[in-house]
Amino acid sequence: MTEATARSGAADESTTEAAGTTGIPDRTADTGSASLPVPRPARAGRAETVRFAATHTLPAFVRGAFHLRPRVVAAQAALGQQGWSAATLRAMRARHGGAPVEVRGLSGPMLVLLDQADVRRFYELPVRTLAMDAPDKYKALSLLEPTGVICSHGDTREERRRVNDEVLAADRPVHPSCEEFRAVIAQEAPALIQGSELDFPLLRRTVARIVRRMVLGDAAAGDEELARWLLAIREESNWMRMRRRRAAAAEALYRKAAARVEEYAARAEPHTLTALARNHPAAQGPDAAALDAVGQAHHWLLALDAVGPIVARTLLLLAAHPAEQEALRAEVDGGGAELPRLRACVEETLRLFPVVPDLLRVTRAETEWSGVHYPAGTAVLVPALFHQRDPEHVPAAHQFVPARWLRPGAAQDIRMAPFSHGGGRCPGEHLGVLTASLLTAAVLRGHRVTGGRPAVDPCRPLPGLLASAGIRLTLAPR
Ligand code: HEM
Repeated sequence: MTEATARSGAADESTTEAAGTTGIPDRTADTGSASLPVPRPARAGRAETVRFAATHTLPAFVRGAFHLRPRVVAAQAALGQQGWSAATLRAMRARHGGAPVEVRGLSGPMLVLLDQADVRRFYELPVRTLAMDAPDKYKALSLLEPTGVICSHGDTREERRRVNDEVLAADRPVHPSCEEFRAVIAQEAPALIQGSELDFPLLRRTVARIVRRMVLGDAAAGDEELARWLLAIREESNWMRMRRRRAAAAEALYRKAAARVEEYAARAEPHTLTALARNHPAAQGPDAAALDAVGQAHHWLLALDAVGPIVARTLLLLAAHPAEQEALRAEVDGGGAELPRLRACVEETLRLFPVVPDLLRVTRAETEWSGVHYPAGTAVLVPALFHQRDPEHVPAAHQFVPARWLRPGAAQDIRMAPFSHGGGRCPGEHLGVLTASLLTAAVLRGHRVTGGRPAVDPCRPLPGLLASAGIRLTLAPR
């Protein structure tokens, strides 16, 4: 029994996804039909397993899942690590005819989905069957947000997801607190455009202030101590509880940080995310303590911090594509919040350089993939970055083409999944894109981005990784 199934008791449930199936079929057994061969699982051989580990799993682990290690990212970017990973996945797809391939993951066997039909099914299966809290993910995330929706299952998960959906206004492109958030961005953004250069450390600090104000309120804007605590927890989460003593220390630090977040939430301005969570009806009910509506803020702080790298990469790509930058002019000067063209640029940046390059789940019931049945507790991986940069399915896969996001239905196109799809789709998608777009617009309103480092050649395929920590942009007044 895996850790995740042990926690949920899923392996004890006799539920199966396929009606009438009561157990795992013997794949070698005679089905009684000589003409119908029983599909066999595609298993990676020893050499393939080593190659997958060396080019995909280990580099991702060393990079850090929840707190990217800047030097490792820079080294992997220089070495072209994403190219190795893509080559491995392409070879696996060719060798196994597109079937899902069973490989050895960090915690045991894992099914890697390489065919679009299987990827579609991954998104279509309900989260109760294909759960978010896969063991490897849970080990890391449970340090950062033990009561977060992504770490939860069953009815508790559904309640927490409802709170997230409503507080983050998951179904609305413009968040109800947009006016207040815009005011925060307008107050903080001038720090970015003082000189003719904008480097990433300044952008990261500015975004951190904006995020604390949006989530916890103005009183938290300068709370560097809380920032240090959260950073230490994130760094430890990368070790996935392998260092037991340090994990215990991170748990203690989480309790301190959670108490600080509660203090801010109690006096936060009504438009902030923690005030909205605190005033949510579910936070007043009998199960309020177990639900921990305010505790969801730990994920919100983590996720919104990604706005810094997203803005840095978007501006760098716009510097390399001056015509795209120019085409944003009217929209940016107009001062509205919809910003459809700029949002498309942000989404395209996320397709090329996703914040979540791998989507990992665990099955809570028997499932069937390409005719083969797998037991509950199977880890399933969609290498999302590989798929959304796959030239076999995505035109101009390695080019910056924001217009693809303006086509009707683009947000539901499963070839591209920076926010995932289906029941596990990101509830903060609109808020994240809105925040990144508003901040990018604030930089572009009085300036042009004329260049930047690292150099990006618009005529060549874009690199697989773009280390944000080293990004430096050149600004010119207009
Ligand atoms: C802007 C960049 C963002 C990207 C690219 C992004 C991407 C994603 C992805 C791919 C997932 C699914 C993860 C998985 O299957 O393991 C996810 C989940 C989630 N995201 Fe985001 N996200 C972003 C911003 C945000 C923001 C701003 C918030 C909240 C303030 C947020 C809150 C969440 C939550 C709560 C989940 C868990 C959903 C669940 O368990 O059902 N995200 N995000």
